[in-house]
Amino acid sequence: MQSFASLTISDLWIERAERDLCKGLSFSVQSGDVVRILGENGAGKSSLLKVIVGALSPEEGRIAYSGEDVTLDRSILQQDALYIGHSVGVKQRLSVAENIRWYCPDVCTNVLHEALKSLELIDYMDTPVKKLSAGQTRRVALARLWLSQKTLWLLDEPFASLDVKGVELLEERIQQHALAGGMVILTSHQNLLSLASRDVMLLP
Ligand SMILES: Nc1ncnc2c1ncn2[C@@H]1O[C@H](COP(=O)(O)OP(=O)(O)OP(=O)(O)O)[C@@H](O)[C@H]1O
Repeated sequence: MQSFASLTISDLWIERAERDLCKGLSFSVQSGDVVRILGENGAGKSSLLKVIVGALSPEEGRIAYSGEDVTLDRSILQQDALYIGHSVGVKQRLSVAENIRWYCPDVCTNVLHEALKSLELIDYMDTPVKKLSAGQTRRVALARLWLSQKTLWLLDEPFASLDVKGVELLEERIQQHALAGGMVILTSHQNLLSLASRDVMLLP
């Protein structure tokens, strides 16, 4: 993880399905920040995260990562970013442990076990994901956050389907990451007063 990093979004316009989203959005994030993207359904929160990670291109605007302009080539940012999308993106036929190894092939067994214990998934490590509940499946997708060394986390509705304990665990992990110098941008319809250091509102 970088000791200090920043992300600067300047005058960003996104067009999707012939709708203008974001409309000149500017904000910046730096090490230690947890920023929540707010907005109504369809406002463009998921699209914004996809633009930041480089899965979509903006119509206009600039994106800079730690001072480097990455608008046309997001590779520097991608090397240092972990994006977890709205859909959980886990492989249903693989077991919990196999799913985690799919994304983190170099993880050592002790570290994997510690992450699974933290997420209360240790008893399910050999269970195929298709036999888990929605909340447990979300925990499998989020396990990468316990293993990642990436600085910038882009999390689309990470609290969806989690129970109270799951929300607490994830909030703690996000706080630890920010305290260690990480940056987190997340979308959530939940009230996260104690977690987010700042909100960015997308207007219709
Ligand atoms: N795969 C897609 N192809 C084309 N247009 C899309 C696609 N996904 C979303 N859109 C359009 O982009 C706009 C913004 O969608 P987006 O998913 O970014 O909103 P959101 O704020 O994340 O919504 P929600 O709170 O419902 O998750 C919507 O008008 C939607 O119709």
